Amino acid sequence: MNLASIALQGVACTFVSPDAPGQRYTAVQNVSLTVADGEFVSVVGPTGCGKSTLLNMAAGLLQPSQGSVHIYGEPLTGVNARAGYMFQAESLMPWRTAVQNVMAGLTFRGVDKSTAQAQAEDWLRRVGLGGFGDRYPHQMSGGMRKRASLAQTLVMDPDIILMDEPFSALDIQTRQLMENELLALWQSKKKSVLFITHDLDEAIAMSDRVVILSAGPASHPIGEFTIDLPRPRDVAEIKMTPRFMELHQAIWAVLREEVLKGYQQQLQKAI
Ligand SMILES: Nc1ncnc2c1ncn2[C@@H]1O[C@H](COP(=O)(O)OP(=O)(O)OP(=O)(O)O)[C@@H](O)[C@H]1O
Repeated sequence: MNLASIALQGVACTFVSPDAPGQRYTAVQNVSLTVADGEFVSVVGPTGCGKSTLLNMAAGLLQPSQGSVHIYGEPLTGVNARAGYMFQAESLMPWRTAVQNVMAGLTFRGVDKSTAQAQAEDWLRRVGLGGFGDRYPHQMSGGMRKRASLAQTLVMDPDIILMDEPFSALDIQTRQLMENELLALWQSKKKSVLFITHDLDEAIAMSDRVVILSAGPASHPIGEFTIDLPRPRDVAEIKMTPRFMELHQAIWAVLREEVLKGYQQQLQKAI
């Protein structure tokens, strides 16, 4: 049997309420979500519904208050060592060059310096930064820094990649280039990807499956769509196809109401 790389079963996560200390806020409840080995799954949902909370549970950074998390069939205890992460925020250390940043995780793992450096240089080449290994983060553009972060994640050869809006800070052209590069790397290596995004177009263009979360509190999946668009995909071109538009319409019909609810909740909090 092919074990799921990530299996969240009936998970809930409750926090101390930031608005009313002493009260508890259930961000997600009764969420079951699996990612098959080699599958690319996106989670979309209204702002604040609990997407990052789910990702953090899969990363082992947050313990579910109910339910279980299994990674390749094993209960997850502590940090998920089979996963690499890429978040919206910058992950490069400003005092290290690109190559020093990319090799840091390997040396931390005990790989000797010259092997780590060779692997880091190889990954920088693969993400299109071959000649830029000696640049510091402040000497690189936002897109180059994202490429270096991608190399930093992939050099560790994780089985699972957890991504929380990794490209949202980029301009649209750089973003599309990065999305295509990620897809090409993913197709050659067939990692499992759990991808969080606000952007429904991005979710459909990239994924094998899109899961929709309801507005919080107690957010949970309310829809799941298999994305049967052909691969390899060019994220800009695929958005022009009739099937993409059909899928977009079907998913938006489910998501729209939740987005409006999420927006209303934010407005009420702001008053
Ligand atoms: N450590 C925490 N303590 C208290 N509440 C928290 C904590 N982390 C998250 N929350 C709350 O849980 C809910 C879900 O947060 P989460 O960041 O998972 O949502 P999200 O869908 O990723 O949001 P966004 O789309 O805005 O990035 C929010 O209401 C948030 O305020």
